[in-house]
Amino acid sequence: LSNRQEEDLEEEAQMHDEPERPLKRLHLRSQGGQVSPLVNSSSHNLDGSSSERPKMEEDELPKSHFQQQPQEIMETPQPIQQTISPELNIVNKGKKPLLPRIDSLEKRSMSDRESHVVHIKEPMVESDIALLPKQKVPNTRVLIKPKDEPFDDKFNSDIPDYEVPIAVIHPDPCKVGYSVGHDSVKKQDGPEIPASQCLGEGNRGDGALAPLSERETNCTLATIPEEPPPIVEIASLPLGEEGSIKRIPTPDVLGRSSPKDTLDMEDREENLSLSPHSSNGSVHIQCSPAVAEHLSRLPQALNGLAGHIHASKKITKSSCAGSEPEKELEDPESRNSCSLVVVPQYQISPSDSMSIHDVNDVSKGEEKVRIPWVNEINNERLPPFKYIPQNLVFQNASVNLTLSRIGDEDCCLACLGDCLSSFTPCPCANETGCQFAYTQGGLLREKFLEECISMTHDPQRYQHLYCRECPLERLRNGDCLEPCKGHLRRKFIKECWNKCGCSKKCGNRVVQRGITCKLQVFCTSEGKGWGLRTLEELPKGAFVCEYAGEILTNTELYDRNLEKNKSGKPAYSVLLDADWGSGDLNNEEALCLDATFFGNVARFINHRCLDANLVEIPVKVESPDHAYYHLGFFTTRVVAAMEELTWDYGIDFEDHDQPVRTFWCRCGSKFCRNMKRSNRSRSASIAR
Ligand SMILES: C[S@@+](CC[C@H](N)C(=O)[O-])C[C@H]1O[C@@H](n2cnc3c(N)ncnc32)[C@H](O)[C@@H]1O
Repeated sequence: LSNRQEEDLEEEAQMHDEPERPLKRLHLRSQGGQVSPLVNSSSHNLDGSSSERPKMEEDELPKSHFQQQPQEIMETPQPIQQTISPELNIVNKGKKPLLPRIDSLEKRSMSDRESHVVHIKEPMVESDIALLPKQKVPNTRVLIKPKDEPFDDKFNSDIPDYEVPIAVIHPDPCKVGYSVGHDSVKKQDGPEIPASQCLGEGNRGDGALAPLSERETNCTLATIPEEPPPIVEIASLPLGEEGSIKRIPTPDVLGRSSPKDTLDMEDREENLSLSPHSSNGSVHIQCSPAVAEHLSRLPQALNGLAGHIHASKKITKSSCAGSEPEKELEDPESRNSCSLVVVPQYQISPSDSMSIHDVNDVSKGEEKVRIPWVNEINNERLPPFKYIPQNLVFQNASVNLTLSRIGDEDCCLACLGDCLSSFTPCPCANETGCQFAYTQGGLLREKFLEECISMTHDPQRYQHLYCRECPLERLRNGDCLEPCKGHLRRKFIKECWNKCGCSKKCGNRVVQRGITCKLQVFCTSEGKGWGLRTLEELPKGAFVCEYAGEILTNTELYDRNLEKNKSGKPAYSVLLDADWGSGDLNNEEALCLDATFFGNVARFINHRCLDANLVEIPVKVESPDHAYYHLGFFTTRVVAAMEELTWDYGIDFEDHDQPVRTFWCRCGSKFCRNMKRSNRSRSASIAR
């Protein structure tokens, strides 16, 4: 056996042994035998490692493959070899990127750049009162104006109604490990509803955090709102063991319950509920001592509430029925009564809060449409992260979004109404060859889409840009700077924006309007973890979502990944390197997106080798250059309702020169690049 074969066998064995791990490192496929990065918008890994992309046979090409010769320059320029004195800027600041918090004041000076972007300060682990981005932070601004105007064209105007998702199927409660999130209870005055409604981060029930001052108020007992929602959901409680915690209505609902309902409740051995509404910023937790004890035994990492529950003595049937709740609360220690315990909200750590996801809408109202999540496979719940619909600057990224930077050639001051319907395309179509990227139906123009798909299928055929001093190499190689491996020169979409004269309903504003199709986050059955699927049929060329996350410099991402690699944490990052080779970039200008802590629904899109049904396309919205851009996902073909949405990460499974190991691909594609490795390993074992 060759060394390589042995390596493969070893690796395969290891990967099979390992439990499912989140993305460690997404890699760009190689460009002309060169490197391939992370989930990369064009070509590179942070370590600049490289690999060969599998060549497809012509007759194997997926349907959507662009068969014509691309119009782009096909030559791949030779990297400029030069002696470079490396500018070292690798500073691992000992970050602990677990729980990001916002701190608007401690950001870098804004004097040199005016940015319409919220800045997020370094993640913090220590504080239980770390702030989350929904809080009002002085001097911070949102990147893009809220999408407040509905678009009324044929495709996009289909704003889904806010109904309970049809695909939420609750596992059989009799099965072992039945979780809190899948219970359901009878509403006093309504039909049965899923019990997985969520306790928002704040206790106001509208998803907004209470002001800090409110949250820091000392908790007082017995403040029960008049009309709390009857059912709430508790932070992640992966109760693998005797996990039979079930939820009950909040105390006041119990108070209104019929004796029969009450008895039903009492029949349950262990109950627990949270009341998300209170006037003093507290969370009311009701549980039996057994539950409380069980929770308190769980490690904090598993049980976000363990540290916050204080069980009092015993539950009596009458008090659980809410006969005299106020009286009971006056002195909970002094009687054998229901242990209604009040936990100030500030005692719920940000990680608890980030792990609470509304089963009906993972975006918590941040998107125009609700995005439900469902797990029909096991008891796992969504991992903790904070949903953001648009990118936010983490700290050092230089993102300059001032109006003054947008010249007349980059906007359409003279336009009115819908640019797409004007006879002569306005300057906003210049980026796409004087033809708009979108059709009047709100889809991508076929030819433009096919070119983008072809670029991701066969990047070697397209032009690459080479940095004189590649930001990736600067980080990766320190003193010994290697030549840039090249960055695929991407095709951009340019949308109309604030300086344009057209209407907000202009057809050249698609990505900035956000998600309009019906999506669902679900647990995949193939062992890929969570995934994203569409609940409705999508036409070819439809915009699905953009990849939203924290905008990091690639130095910041590199530092984070060092930490992650040590801790084995997943990485959800993409490089915005579509323009990296066109000039000399300093470290603040080499940007990436990281959706690990703050991200949108795109963080759930799984990888599929080659014939994925989504393609990522760089989109310029508010920035005239290509240094910062959005990454939009569009369908490569018609996608049926309930089909999983996938994207080719550009991972090179052959690349062993990576700081972190990639995952074992279960994409199921006949073009799977990982399968080839697997086949090779099998033949090696036969030879043995
Ligand atoms: C960006 S995340 C996608 C969402 C992820 N499945 C989750 O549960 O959060 C990337 C991670 O998903 C998993 N994944 C994505 N595509 C996969 C595939 N084709 N096969 C196996 N795992 C995959 C890997 O663990 C990868 O690290």
